[in-house]
Amino acid sequence: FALLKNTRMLKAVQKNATKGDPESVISAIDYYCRHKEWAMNVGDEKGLILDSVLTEVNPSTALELGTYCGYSTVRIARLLSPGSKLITVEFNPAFAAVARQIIAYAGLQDKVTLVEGPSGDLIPKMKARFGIKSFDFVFLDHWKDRYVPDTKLLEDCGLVSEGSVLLADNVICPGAPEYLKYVRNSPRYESRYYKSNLEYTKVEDGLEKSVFLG
Ligand SMILES: CCc1ncnc2c1ncn2[C@@H]1O[C@H](/C=C/CNC(=O)c2cc(-c3ccc(F)cc3)cc(O)c2O)[C@@H](O)[C@H]1O
Ligand SMILES: [Mg+2]
Repeated sequence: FALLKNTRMLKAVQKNATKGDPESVISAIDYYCRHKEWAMNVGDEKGLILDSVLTEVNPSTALELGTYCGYSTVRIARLLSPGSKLITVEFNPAFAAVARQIIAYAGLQDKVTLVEGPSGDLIPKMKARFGIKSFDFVFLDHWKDRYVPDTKLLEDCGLVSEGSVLLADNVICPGAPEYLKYVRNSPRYESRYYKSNLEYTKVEDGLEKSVFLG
């Protein structure tokens, strides 16, 4: 049962990682998911691409859609410059509870705001509730059929501006074909596919990086 798996993952972090050390939290989760129980984290291979795009963008405000257990939340928050903020959205309270503990174990709770609820409801409230002008970086890793509606919502709410970078996980497996069509055919995005593998497997998957042109 998925929740129990996340609880076992949290236990593996508490047992094998060093409190306050994000790298050890990332390694502990990757080890657990590679050798014990597969889980849908972006993983170590695609994680290196996530790291490199983050380092290039160096966002002061970042958004993650689909926290799950907080693995990519930790990967993103550990690379943020002082004073930068990551808002992560998760609608399953049980997953959110585990993610909060993993983020805190990594010592990154001051950089991360985890908001519980469906992204479609929360995105329109971002400006008012968090004083966000626009997001420099958005990581899409929630239900794949929500990538297009939420991207359109971010545009309509003025939460992306010229130069904002969207990075979408799983554009090949499980796949987000409508999203690829949307960003690749739109004159408002400059898109590029980063070929990789599905987390902890040899199956092809990849990330799509799309720069909003305004
Ligand atoms: C309503 C909007 C909305 N608002 C807020 N939170 C939302 C939300 N929609 C979803 N969530 C939360 O996000 C997470 C879901 C993420 C969904 N991710 C995959 O399905 C996926 C699958 C594979 C794979 C599975 C099986 C295979 F065989 C191969 C590949 C690999 C991957 O990397 C994957 O990301 C959960 O925490 C949801 O509670
Ligand atoms: Mg994913």
